[in-house]
Amino acid sequence: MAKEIKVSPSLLAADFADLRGEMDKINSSEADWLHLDIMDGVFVPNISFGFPVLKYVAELCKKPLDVHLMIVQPEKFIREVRALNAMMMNVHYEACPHLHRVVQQIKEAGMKAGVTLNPSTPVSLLEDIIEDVDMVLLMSVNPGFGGQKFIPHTLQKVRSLRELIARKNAHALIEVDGGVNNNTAPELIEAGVDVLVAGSAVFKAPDMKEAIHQLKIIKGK
Ligand SMILES: O=C(CO)[C@H](O)[C@H](O)COP(=O)(O)O
Ligand SMILES: [Fe+2]
Repeated sequence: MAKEIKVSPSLLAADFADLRGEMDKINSSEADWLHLDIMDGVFVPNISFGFPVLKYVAELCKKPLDVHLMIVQPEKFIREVRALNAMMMNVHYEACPHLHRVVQQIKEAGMKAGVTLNPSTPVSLLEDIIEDVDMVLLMSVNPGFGGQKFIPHTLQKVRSLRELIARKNAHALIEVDGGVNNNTAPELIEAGVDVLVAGSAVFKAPDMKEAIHQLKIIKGK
């Protein structure tokens, strides 16, 4: 039997004037998680939303929260992310010189720990941390903005990561974020992805619940 692919819609593409309506749709959809992009204007050239907004989202959303921090020194905000009752906290490899310590701190706080790689950061750099992490988030666009074009080299990175996880007998999930839609998902699934993040393809679709359903039933190419 084909493995079940998880779908984590990215709030970045939502209608912020109607967050309650958007969350109602997410709650009654087949979405597995909700992906929250936090940006600081330093690590990435954009600012998204902060904790007061996320507190409201967390109250409305019934799905597990998959938080993606595109900020410098993400370890400073472990407590705030935990207060959202987040399931997963993803920090960027490029933002954490003491990554092992940050991963342990996230787990000690009671969350799953994810490590995110920018498109130009090689998977091989995870050799000595892969056994400690619950998920690797591969960016398939340069982080900072929704609605960008998928970078095809990501497929090779998914395959390399799948090999690394198998060789180390590790348990990490593979998540891909950026430009994911019905066209790019089949090859990602074939390459070995576990979780698809989709912003525009879900929130800008005429029927959000149907768009999520279509991503859930896509098979590998
Ligand atoms: O982390 C992100 C951007 O930095 C977003 O999660 C991502 O861009 C999703 O948007 P889309 O599916 O529209 O590409
Ligand atoms: Fe993201």
